[in-house]
Amino acid sequence: MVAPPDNDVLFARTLRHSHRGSPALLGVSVAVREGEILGVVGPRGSGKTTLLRCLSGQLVPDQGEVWFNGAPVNTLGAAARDQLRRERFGWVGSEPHLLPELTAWENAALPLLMRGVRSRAARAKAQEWLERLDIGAAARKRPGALLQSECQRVAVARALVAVPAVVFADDPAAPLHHADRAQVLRTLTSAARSHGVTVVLAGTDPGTAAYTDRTLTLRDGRCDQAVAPQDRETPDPAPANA
Ligand SMILES: Nc1ncnc2c1ncn2[C@@H]1O[C@H](COP(=O)(O)OP(=O)(O)OP(=O)(O)O)[C@@H](O)[C@H]1O
Repeated sequence: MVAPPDNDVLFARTLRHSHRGSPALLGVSVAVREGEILGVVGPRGSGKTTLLRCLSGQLVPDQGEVWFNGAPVNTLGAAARDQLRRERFGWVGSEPHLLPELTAWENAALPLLMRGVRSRAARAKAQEWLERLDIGAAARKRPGALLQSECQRVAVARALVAVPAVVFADDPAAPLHHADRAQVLRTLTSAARSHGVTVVLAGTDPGTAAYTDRTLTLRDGRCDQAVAPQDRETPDPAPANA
């Protein structure tokens, strides 16, 4: 394995993956710089979720390499990948997956509580993030008493509360109305920018590109790039807003 360039926080080389024989990624390469917001856009079924799951260590690709901060991820065992995800990555998907018995602040504070941060400090941090995302007033409500867009913002707060190195956002605005969608994407990306958090933001809506620095377009498990990534030793970063 050849190590990636030093200035890439995430780097993947010729990823291939099939789900029970059904191909999802067919040789995707990508480089993400520190603090960058990279969009991954493409139609449904184009492989966006599979790519984010491979990059975040949730899934080991059938072939190819994933590197984080110059260290290989795909060769780590399951426990080390879990630890990496817990300690360095945040995740927000199209469903908020909040715990119904916990309040908004407790849900948002979970990554800190799981790291052993004391409740009072974790609560203060969670409250800060909920306010930044304009839902500070809902901190003591349970998910059942919140609107869908509010739940999604709690999930965004949970992804950012520990200021991870990278947030993977898998179509986080998908179930929302247009106005709520814009607000969730805007608050996620501006909060990440102000804290230097790298974001990989997947979306079916081409409008996703408006919130990102660059966009990688996937189609049927391949990058829409002039040169097939599998032909490159070291891939160029994805073209800007391709
Ligand atoms: N767990 C799975 N089992 C079987 N096939 C799967 C599984 N996950 C994904 N696939 C298939 O792999 C391909 C890529 O799916 P993936 O979810 O990565 O695409 P996507 O671009 O994120 O789609 P969407 O926008 O609908 O979430 C699709 O053909 C999908 O049906």
